[in-house]
Amino acid sequence: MVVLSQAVLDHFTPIKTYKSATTTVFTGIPTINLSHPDAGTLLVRACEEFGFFKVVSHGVPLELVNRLEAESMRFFDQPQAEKDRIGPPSPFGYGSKRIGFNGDVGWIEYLLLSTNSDTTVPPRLLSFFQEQPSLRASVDNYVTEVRKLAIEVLKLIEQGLGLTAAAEEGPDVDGPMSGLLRDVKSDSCFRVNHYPPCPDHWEMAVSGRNLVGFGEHTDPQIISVLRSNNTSGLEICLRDGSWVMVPPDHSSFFINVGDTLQVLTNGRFTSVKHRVLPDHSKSRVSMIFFGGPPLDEKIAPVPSLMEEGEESLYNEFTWSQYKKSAYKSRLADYRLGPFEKAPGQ
Ligand SMILES: C=C1C[C@]23C[C@@]1(O)CC[C@H]2[C@@]12CC[C@H](O)[C@@](C)(C(=O)O1)[C@H]2[C@@H]3C(=O)O
Ligand SMILES: O=C(O)CCC(=O)C(=O)O
Ligand SMILES: [Fe+2]
Repeated sequence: MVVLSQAVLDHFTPIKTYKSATTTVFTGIPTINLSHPDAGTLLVRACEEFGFFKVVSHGVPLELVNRLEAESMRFFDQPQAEKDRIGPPSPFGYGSKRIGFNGDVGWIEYLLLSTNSDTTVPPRLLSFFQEQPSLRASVDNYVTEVRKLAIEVLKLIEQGLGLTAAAEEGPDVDGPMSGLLRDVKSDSCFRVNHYPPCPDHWEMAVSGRNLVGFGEHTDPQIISVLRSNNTSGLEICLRDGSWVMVPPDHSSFFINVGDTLQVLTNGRFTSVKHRVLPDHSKSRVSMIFFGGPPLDEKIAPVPSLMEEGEESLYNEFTWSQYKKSAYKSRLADYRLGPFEKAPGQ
C-alpha cells in the first residue's frame, strides 16, 4: 500500500483531475514545411480544420532552443525557496501549481515573462534577471527568433487568405495580422512550463484519478508558438469534440490559433482547445510565445475577409478590454462569449 504524508496530500488536493481514459495518439496533425510553395494555402487549411499545426523548416537555430531548455532546467532544479523569491506571478514571475488568479491549479511550475518593454515588470523579477545574465540572454535570443517565426507564419496565412500578394509576386508588406505582432507595442508574452513527473501510484492513491498539468483552455492571443522537449502530454480537442494526444517533436514548433485570430477571421478559424497531462516518469518542459496585438488595438474581423452582406459575429473591443475580461475568467471558460453579438443584433 502507498502511504502518503499530509504534505503530499495537501499538494494534490486542489489539483483538477480527469477520468483515466486512454487518449489516442493522433498522427494526423498537419505538418507544414514553411518553404513549400503552397505553404500559405496549407496553413489556412490547417487553421480551418484544426486551429493547430506543426511547422518544419522553420529557421530557428536548434542551438538557441537547446540552450534555453538547459538554462530553464537549471532554474527549475533550484531549491523551492530560491524560485519563490520571484513569485507569485502577478502576472509575471515564477508560479507553482496556481495558474491565473481565479482558482485554477495544475501539476506545474512555470516562469511567465513579458516580451514588451512597456509592460510593468515586478522589481524582484528585474533584479533576478540582472543576476542571471545568461538566462536572460537565452530568453531574449529565443524570443527574438520565435517572434520572427510567428510573423512569418501570419504572413503566409495572409497570403493564403488572399489578403496580401505572395513574396515573389509583389512588395513584401505586412498584412493586418502580421502587422499586429511586428508593432513595437505588440502585447506578447512568453512562458516556460515545467511539469515534473507524476508517478501513477501517487495520483491514483490520492484521488483514484489522473491529475491535470494545465487544464483545458484556449489561448486568448493571435497565435501561440509552442516547443517542448520529447515528453508527451499535450492534447488538443478536435472539431468533433474528441481529445487526442499530440506526439512530441522537440525539433519542430506547434502553432495554436488563439481567440483573437478567431475574431480577425470572423470565426473562419476557431481557437483550439488544448490541455496538458503530466507524464508518469519524465519531466516535460515547454516554451510558449503568445503573440498578441497592441493593447489599444481594436479587434474586429478583417473587412476584406468578409463576404458581401456578412456581419461580424462579435461586438468591437480592444485587446486591452479582452485581456482584462480574460484574466477574470477560469481556464476552461469560453472567453469570447461576452463579446459575441446576440442573434439579430
Ligand atoms: C486562468 C487564467 C490563466 C491565464 C489567464 C486566465 O485567467 C485565463 C487565460 C489563461 C492564459 C492561457 C494562455 C497563456 O498561458 C496565458 C499566459 C494567457 O495569456 O492566458 C494564461 C493566463 C495565465 O497563466 O496567467
Ligand atoms: O505546456 C504546454 O505544452 C502547453 C501550455 C499551454 O497551453 C499554455 O501555457 O498556455
Ligand atoms: Fe495554452
